[in-house]
Amino acid sequence: MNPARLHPTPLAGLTVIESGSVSDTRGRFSRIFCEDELSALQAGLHFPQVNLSETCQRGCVRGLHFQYPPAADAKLIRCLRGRVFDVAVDLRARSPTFLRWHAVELDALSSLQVFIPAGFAHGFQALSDDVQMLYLHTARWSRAHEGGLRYDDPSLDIAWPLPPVQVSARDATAALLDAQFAGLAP
Ligand SMILES: Cc1cn([C@H]2C[C@H](O)[C@@H](COP(=O)(O)OP(=O)(O)O[C@H]3O[C@H](C)C(=O)[C@H](O)[C@H]3O)O2)c(=O)[nH]c1=O
Repeated sequence: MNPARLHPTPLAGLTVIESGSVSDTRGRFSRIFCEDELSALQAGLHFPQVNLSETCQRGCVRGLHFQYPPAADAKLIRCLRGRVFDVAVDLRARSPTFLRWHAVELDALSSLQVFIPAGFAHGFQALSDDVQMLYLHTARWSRAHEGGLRYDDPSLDIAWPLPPVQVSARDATAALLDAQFAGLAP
């Protein structure tokens, strides 16, 4: 099997992963996580929680979510069904790319994944109906440490490909960024 190939993005640490996969007449076999291959992303990568999210409608936006320290988590994300516009926003205090966002299109047919370090907010828009997303988290979910940004915050100006639909009440009412937002401590 071809080894994973790591592709840096303009936001330091945010990495697109071309994971190893083998196809034959039966179908396809691909890796999601190999410690030896992905330890370059973060030493001692460990995923105490794995989540699956299923989204019915094309255009639906989920996010932008993050967890505050000490529950801040990095995420390894793969689209298992359908196609998504996957967005990460740099919230790291004093980062040269603070509040900049970067998007990657992920789909079930490719072997692309994205690694989002702690200190980023994450969200995605379904570009097809019937989307499934797999998340490997480096920290457990903690409702007490959940944070969120507005997907339509003018300070971020995220260019969602489709008109956002089916945004949750939590996401639709997330606070807009203001000058006091200093970002997340590393
Ligand atoms: C993340 C999480 C959530 N929940 C509960 C909280 C809610 O009652 C319900 C759905 O959670 P939420 O509305 O936050 O789901 P999404 O809007 O898909 O959010 C997720 O998708 C965005 C794009 C992300 O980046 C996060 O991984 C995650 O927050 O599951 C749990 O019980 N455990 C968990 O680990």
